[in-house]
Amino acid sequence: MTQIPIIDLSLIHNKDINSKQKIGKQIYQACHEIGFIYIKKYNLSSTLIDQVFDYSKYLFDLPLDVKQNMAWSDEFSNQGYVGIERERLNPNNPGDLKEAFNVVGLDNLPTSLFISPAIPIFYQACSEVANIILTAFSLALELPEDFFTINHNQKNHTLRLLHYPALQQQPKPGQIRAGEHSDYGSITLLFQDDMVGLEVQTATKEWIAVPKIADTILVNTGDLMQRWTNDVFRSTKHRVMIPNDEKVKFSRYSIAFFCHPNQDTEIACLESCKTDKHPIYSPITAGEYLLNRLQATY
Ligand SMILES: O=C(O)CCC(=O)C(=O)O
Ligand SMILES: [Fe+2]
Repeated sequence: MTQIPIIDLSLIHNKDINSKQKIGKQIYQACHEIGFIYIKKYNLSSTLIDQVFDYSKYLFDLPLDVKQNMAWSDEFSNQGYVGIERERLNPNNPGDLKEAFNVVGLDNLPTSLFISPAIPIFYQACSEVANIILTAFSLALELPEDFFTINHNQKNHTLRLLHYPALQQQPKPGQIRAGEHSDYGSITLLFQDDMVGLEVQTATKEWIAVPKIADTILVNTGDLMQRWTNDVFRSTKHRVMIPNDEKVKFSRYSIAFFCHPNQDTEIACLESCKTDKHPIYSPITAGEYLLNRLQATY
């Protein structure tokens, strides 16, 4: 597979078993071969998505000292503002030309700042869409339908607003907007604007552009899902390049919703993924795994 497929999520609500099997098969093939899917017909209003993009613009436009007052402090809370060049998604390259704002859970939102009411509503809506996608993942892997949703019911997800500013100066050698990486969690939901730059590495190591497609969201499988499935599902490398045209003069915004299983969920090779080979990875709790990965990137 050299292209990212578009999958109709509404199939899952059909009562007939064939539709359900169809979506399971589509998910399996997409996750096995490319690890990225465009999802259409999900239940999330475009007005709400626009409100979050508007809020994101407001937030990143604030003076730097205001943003720094909400700075990300440690991997245990993983909350707050991450300045330009602070994070290296590819540790071999200079810092990423992006700034980000992390919201983890809904219980401890920063009080120092006006939080748009759209944020908790969007967080909740993304959790619900993620649950439907995770149900389709269960079907794909011949698990009980609620297997993944039960293991995500503590909502340890991270909502991340991202801003890639217009290029101000010549980048350092190897410096891009987001270094090549794979995501850490189970699945990620990604909302892009019209500014290009996102690229995904196919199984044959080719980088392909992943533009926004209207009325779809992009979903990718992360490292924990790869581990859980014994490499049956791929956690695919991706990156955000600096545009080589006029678009470099403009900001790019995106919104990522990183889904994480419950802290104490043990990630051990699933039964249906043991068929071809023995378990590759030793069991680990989702909480411990995430902490290890965050410690390595900051
Ligand atoms: O901004 C994007 O399109 C991708 C961001 C991303 O891959 C990440 O933050 O993990
Ligand atoms: Fe990513």
